[in-house]
Amino acid sequence: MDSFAEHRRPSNTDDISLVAVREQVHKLEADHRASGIPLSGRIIHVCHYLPVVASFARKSRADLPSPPQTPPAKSSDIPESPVEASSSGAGDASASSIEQPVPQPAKEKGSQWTLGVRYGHSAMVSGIASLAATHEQLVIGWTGDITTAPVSLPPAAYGAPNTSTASESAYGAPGKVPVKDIAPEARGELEHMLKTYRSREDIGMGLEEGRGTAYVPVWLDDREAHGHYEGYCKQTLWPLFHYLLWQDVATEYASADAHWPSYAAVNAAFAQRVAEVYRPGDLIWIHDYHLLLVPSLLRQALPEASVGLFVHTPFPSSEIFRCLPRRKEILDGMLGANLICFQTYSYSRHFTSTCVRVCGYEITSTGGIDVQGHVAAIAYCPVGVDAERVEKDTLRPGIEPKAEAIRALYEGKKIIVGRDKLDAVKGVVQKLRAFEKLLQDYPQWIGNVVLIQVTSPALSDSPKLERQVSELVAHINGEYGSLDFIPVHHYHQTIKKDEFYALLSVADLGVITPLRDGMNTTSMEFVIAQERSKRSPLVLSEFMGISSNMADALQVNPWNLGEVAAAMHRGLMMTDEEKLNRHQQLYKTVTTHTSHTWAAMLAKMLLAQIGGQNFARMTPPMPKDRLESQYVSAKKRLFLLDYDGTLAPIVRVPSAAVPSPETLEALERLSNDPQNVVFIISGRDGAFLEQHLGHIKNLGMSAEHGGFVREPGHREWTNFTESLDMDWMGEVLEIFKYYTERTTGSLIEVKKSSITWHYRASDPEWGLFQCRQCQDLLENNLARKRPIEVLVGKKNLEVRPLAVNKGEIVKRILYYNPDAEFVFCAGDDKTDEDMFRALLLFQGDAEKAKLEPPLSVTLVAKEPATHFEPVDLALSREGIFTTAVGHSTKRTLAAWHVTSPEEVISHLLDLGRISGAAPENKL
Ligand SMILES: O=P(O)(O)OC[C@H]1O[C@H](O[C@H]2O[C@H](CO)[C@@H](O)[C@H](O)[C@H]2O)[C@H](O)[C@@H](O)[C@@H]1O
Repeated sequence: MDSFAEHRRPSNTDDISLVAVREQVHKLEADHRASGIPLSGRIIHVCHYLPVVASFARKSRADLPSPPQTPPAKSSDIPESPVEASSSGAGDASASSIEQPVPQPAKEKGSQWTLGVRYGHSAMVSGIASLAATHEQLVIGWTGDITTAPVSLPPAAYGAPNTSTASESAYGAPGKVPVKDIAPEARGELEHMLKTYRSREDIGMGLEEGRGTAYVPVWLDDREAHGHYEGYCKQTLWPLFHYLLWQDVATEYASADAHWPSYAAVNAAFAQRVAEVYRPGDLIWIHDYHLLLVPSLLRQALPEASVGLFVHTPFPSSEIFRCLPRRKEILDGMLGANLICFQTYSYSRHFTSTCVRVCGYEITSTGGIDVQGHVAAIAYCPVGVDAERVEKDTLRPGIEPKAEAIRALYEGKKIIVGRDKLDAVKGVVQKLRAFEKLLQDYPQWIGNVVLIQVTSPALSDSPKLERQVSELVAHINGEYGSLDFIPVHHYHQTIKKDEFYALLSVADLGVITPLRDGMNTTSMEFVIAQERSKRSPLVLSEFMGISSNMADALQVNPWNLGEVAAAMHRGLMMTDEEKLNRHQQLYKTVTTHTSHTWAAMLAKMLLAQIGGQNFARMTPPMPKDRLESQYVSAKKRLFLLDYDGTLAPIVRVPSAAVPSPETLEALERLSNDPQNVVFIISGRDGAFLEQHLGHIKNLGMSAEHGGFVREPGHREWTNFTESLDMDWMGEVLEIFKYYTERTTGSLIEVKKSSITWHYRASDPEWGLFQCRQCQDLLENNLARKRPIEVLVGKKNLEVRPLAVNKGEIVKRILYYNPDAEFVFCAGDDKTDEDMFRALLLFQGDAEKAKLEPPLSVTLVAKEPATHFEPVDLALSREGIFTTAVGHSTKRTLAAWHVTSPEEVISHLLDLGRISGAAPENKL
């Protein structure tokens, strides 16, 4: 397999042709069905915009909205006929510069609605549509502004503001119909039409009527919709993801949060819409940076849903991302997905390191991100173009005469072609300066080369940038031009599709040098357009997603003007043989890795991910009613509760993890009920537990993972480690000190018979690295000679005596309370699994279990071990509530899960209130 599409690790044997990937999808689905994983055969895609434009004609003229308050910025914002965006997969939704023929709008007789094509995001749209060949499909997206004009639009073309604020009036569109004015019946009518709408892709694929992709609109409040898109998406996330943060720092960045409520509200509306149409077994793919909160919202609403998130934009380095005020909300939103996929490996690496460095999350052994036991896998798979369609487009009869005309116009001169949106990240200014440098450094080109630069208006188009570009063009032409020679020809306008391909095919050199670009599809179109032409080379910026797949292009740093000029010179001077070799490689890449293979890969990767997850192992949420009814009917109940991460949330400094008033209230209530025996079973030392919980009279405590116990109602501790060899503690302390000196922020917690090294406050990557080194040293040297166990905890490394663990204490408590009929046992950590394991022994089919005297009973007993008899337990399976704190997908032996310590406390408080309210239950 080459480097184009990968899921975590490259494999040399994978075949990524469309046929092969589809077969792999088919096989995975068959395997999943055979192993009981539910699959509906449907794929739901969630995109910001529907690729369908709906225009609405009111029944009477009097109903028509008044003329627009704010006219569009310039005529090119609203082309006479629809345009096709082609600059990138999906990230930038603004208008492109290629004009398209107007398709026939679809209208049902008597309907108020007319449907047409919304152009733009052609790579994503064609990829998604291609999956209709193998799957039932739904696309969920915003309707966009609804207008009375029955035209097809580039996304956001009408909404393109000439202002940086997101107030509603700024987005007034011609004949815009406010969503609130569209009655439920009219909405229902549109929803019905969208179910059966046949896109040009469906028609192109020859799918029968009734098959293909159905569309589901998300109805958004107008103000929120624009606050979301032109506000938070375009003013906060887009610049951040494209490393433009510093441009706004002094002025607007203070308001980076201004549109957050709209972003959150729109994401919630999308998640709700998905939940409404979801069927168990659907695969859900969420697309792009507009919808980054949807995965976690869906995870809450549909815990078992299979959710993928594809990010079409770049993902910046953690040092940039950490500036975002809502960084944690955005990361947590994304991490609700089962699989997060980026365009390139480097974006995925930035994301992973952001999760680790900014949020302190852990990376799993498979490279996923673990959040409270839910693992989001990370992958990358670049989007491609619909090569077949582009190929067909390059053969349109209108192209050749136009190409001929351009050739004639610039006869005897080399032609450099550039086509970009006029957006600061596209690097047009830098490109012009580099062209000037070419003429300076290689004066032989003066009079012999022209740059034809087409720029189309972008949503973030600024008059300042437009002026800067015009001035620069005038300067170069003034400096290097003459009466019969103009070096730069700049067209800031929409051009016709035929003109676009004519331009690409006559080029002697393509120069595409954005400062950042998620992918960039123009470069792929250039390669295809050159197949039947000169096979001219491409100069590409190394800061585009596509560059990692285009090794045969001349790659440059667009900020290094000398380097770009030299690459232009090299491209213009290249021999035909080298051009052909390079072109052939690029052409193979572009035509093998298409939008269709990309989409099939997404289906495959999500299926592979959920296959590895094993649905059968998902832990169900705690059944509150059952818990409470078992509690009420039991004559005696046990509570076996871990502390950190279970009764108190994990915090940066161990000493700050103090119990909340609610926790104390719950423990007091429960332990005051004589029917209850309540134990805290913690890794903490006795001193900490006594300090914070010692005043609760009837509370039992076990410290240091079962090394010590203080029975309810008693003050003295029993030490189970008394007779054990403890000489190793000094040696471990020395090793921990060594690592503490080398790991800023780390600290040692010395307990009576165990010792913990914490690195939560250290640099996350360095801390983890040091932890692994230290663990290695302890396990391979000390632990072989000494009776110790090394435990990897939550950002800590613990060493304790081998004989001690929390499971032993659980057995001991059961042994002395054999009449207990109810057990609530909760924990969040690996050490708590010992408790669950101990209780699992009693969940067999046997009606009542027998318990042999545990080690912790015999170890400290005055009497000989033979004195102790096995006991009969009153417990039955129904009365045991082992509870993992974390996500349902967390690997655990517990039978149930809750998501947070707050949820544990809430259950305990509710049970405590039952105790208080039902004194008749007391013994
Ligand atoms: O068995 P537990 O009650 O869950 O205790 C396990 C360890 O918890 C403590 O460390 C952890 O919690 C700290 C406070 O939230 C956090 O700062 C640290 O990073 C965690 O590892 C405690 O300090 C250890 O002694 C316990 O063994």
